[in-house]
Amino acid sequence: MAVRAAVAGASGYAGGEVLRLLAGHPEVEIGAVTAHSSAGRRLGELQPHLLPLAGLVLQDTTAEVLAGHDVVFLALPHGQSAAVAEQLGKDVLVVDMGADFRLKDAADWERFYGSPHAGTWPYGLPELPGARTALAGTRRIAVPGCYPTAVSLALVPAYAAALAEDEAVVVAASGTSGAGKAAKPHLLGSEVMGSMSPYGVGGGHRHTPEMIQNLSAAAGARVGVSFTPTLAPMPRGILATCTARARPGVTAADVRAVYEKAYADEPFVHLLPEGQWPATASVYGSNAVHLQVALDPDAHRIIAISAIDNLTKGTAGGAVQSMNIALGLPEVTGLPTIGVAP
Ligand SMILES: NC(=O)C1=CN([C@@H]2O[C@H](COP(=O)(O)OP(=O)(O)OC[C@H]3O[C@@H](n4cnc5c(N)ncnc54)[C@H](OP(=O)(O)O)[C@@H]3O)[C@@H](O)[C@H]2O)C=CC1
Ligand SMILES: CC(=O)N[C@@H](CCC(=O)OP(=O)(O)O)C(=O)O
Repeated sequence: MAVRAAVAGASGYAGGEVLRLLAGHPEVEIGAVTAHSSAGRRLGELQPHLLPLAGLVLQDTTAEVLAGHDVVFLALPHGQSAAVAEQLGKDVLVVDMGADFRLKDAADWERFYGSPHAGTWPYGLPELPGARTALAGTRRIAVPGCYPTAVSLALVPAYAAALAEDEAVVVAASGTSGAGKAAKPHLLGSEVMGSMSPYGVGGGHRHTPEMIQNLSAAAGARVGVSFTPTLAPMPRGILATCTARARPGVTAADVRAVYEKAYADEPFVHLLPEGQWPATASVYGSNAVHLQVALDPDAHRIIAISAIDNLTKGTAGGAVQSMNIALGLPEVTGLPTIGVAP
């Protein structure tokens, strides 16, 4: 029998992307789609690329509308998910694409999000050590932020194998869809086209504690992260350039061997052949992660560069991958690894 799924926040970018993937998922039947200011409008007006779903009408985001589904995806602004989730039955699989349940440390949550901490759910990044065990059979999933997905997959093997020491330095470029669909002046075409700009500089970005959480768990000790995000003139994609000091004696061959082993059996994380570097265009619309590593002999730093589609592996693809695990379906079901290029 098909898994019946509802999507809250279906008029937004993350909601639209999860609907795109669910529409092609052989085990899923789409039920209610909900929104806020666009309730009452046809999905086809707002997400015209979702042609088979064009006739669905967006309803208000209420527990009554979302009830009666096996899976509910929440693609809502931060702080909105907890109130909805607590009204849904414990047997319903709730997949939160917002940040509400990602962080373990309540003080971190309050510092970066400025509201009381709602709790912590199993973390929807299956490639992290132990994550699949926590996701199997769960009825609550916290999907990671898009930057923490790119950065954690790039650096966790280096810290887990004790190749890297001290803090990580990350500079990452994101496409504008990362900021959502709501109109904001800094996202206007005339501001973004032909220009790149940093934001959230100096430890101010709310994804920093999530990266620290993941890298510290891998290292078994606190790992600091200096994170600088930048906005790039493209609709989708993240290119994360991550570096960490290599422990004395670590060689380029050691780094390569650790990453080859770490990702040998991963269906979505693809360590590129030596000498080939990731590009966002190669993962456009795909759940794949393209990754390359090197050792800079002068700085003796490990360099790991990853490319993801922020809306696919960075949000909706990670959500569907984690749903598959929770429901006991093959993990790759309904998830593309083929990009769209040029
Ligand atoms: N964009 C990305 O790359 C990523 C996004 N996410 C997360 O996914 C979630 C959605 O982000 P995104 O799709 O980008 O944002 P959008 O702004 O594109 O969409 C937001 C959605 O939430 C709805 N909404 C707004 N306010 C409320 C409210 N008060 N109650 C209920 N629904 C509301 C909107 O409805 P309406 O349009 O009808 O007002 C819309 O459907 C966020 O938590 C975000 O952090 C996570 C990782 C990456
Ligand atoms: C370009 C851009 O603005 N990107 C967003 C990333 C948002 C995201 O991935 O996720 P969550 O909001 O779910 O944490 C930002 O930096 O805030």
